[in-house]
Amino acid sequence: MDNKPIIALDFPGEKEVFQFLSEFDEPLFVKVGMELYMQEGPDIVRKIKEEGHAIFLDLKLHDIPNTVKSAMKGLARLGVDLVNVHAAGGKQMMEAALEGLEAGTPAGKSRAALIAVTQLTSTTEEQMQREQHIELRLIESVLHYAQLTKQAGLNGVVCSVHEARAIAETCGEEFLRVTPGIRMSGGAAHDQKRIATPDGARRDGSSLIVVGRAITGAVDKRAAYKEVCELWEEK
Ligand SMILES: O=c1ccn([C@@H]2O[C@H](COP(=O)(O)O)[C@@H](O)[C@H]2O)c(=O)[nH]1
Repeated sequence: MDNKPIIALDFPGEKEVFQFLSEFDEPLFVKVGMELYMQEGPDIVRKIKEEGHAIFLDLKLHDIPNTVKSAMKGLARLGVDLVNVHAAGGKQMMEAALEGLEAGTPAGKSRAALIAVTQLTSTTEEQMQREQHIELRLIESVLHYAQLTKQAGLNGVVCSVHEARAIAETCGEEFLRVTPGIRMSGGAAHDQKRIATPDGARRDGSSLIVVGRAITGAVDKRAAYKEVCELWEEK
């Protein structure tokens, strides 16, 4: 899989998306999340794909196994590169998601990689313990979900950079660590709690980084993307 930074297209609609994409003249790896998908539906995925961009469809499915299996079967037909569920839905749900994805992938096409969200990057350890009643350290909860995800046969997890190295050591280097919560040094965290810079992500074991507002909110979006790429790819 392409390891370009994944740009989160958190825009209200198609017009804003294509205005943003028109500033770039190369194929990108982009993320379509709930905000955009809820407004524009599956057509937005097809249109972005037609322009040659790789797509992470970030809908974070979380429901009973049968429902997630059916939904994943439908999403598989969109031909995206990466999709996800919430690991909190359980092993059986994740296995069902994988079955649906495999069943829905058209013959001759490769199936999307499937990953599971561990603990959202907007969650702190204190919040997790108090609100989810999980009496563990946050790293233990994330590692538990990563192991469960691996047992279910998925390709990796969404986690923060802070847990990426430990997951690679526990689940293997091939098991994807996709990390949102990326900020430039000194940049506003907004609602994110477990953040890191692109170069920090590279050093600390991320497989892929997801960057939204640090690029989409910049005055010069192309320059912001280039800077993220340079920090992420620096050897
Ligand atoms: O744990 C998670 C899972 C998903 N996200 C998504 O990533 C982007 C991050 O956007 P920024 O503007 O760079 O904060 C956003 O679309 C989230 O839905 C996440 O942040 N954390």
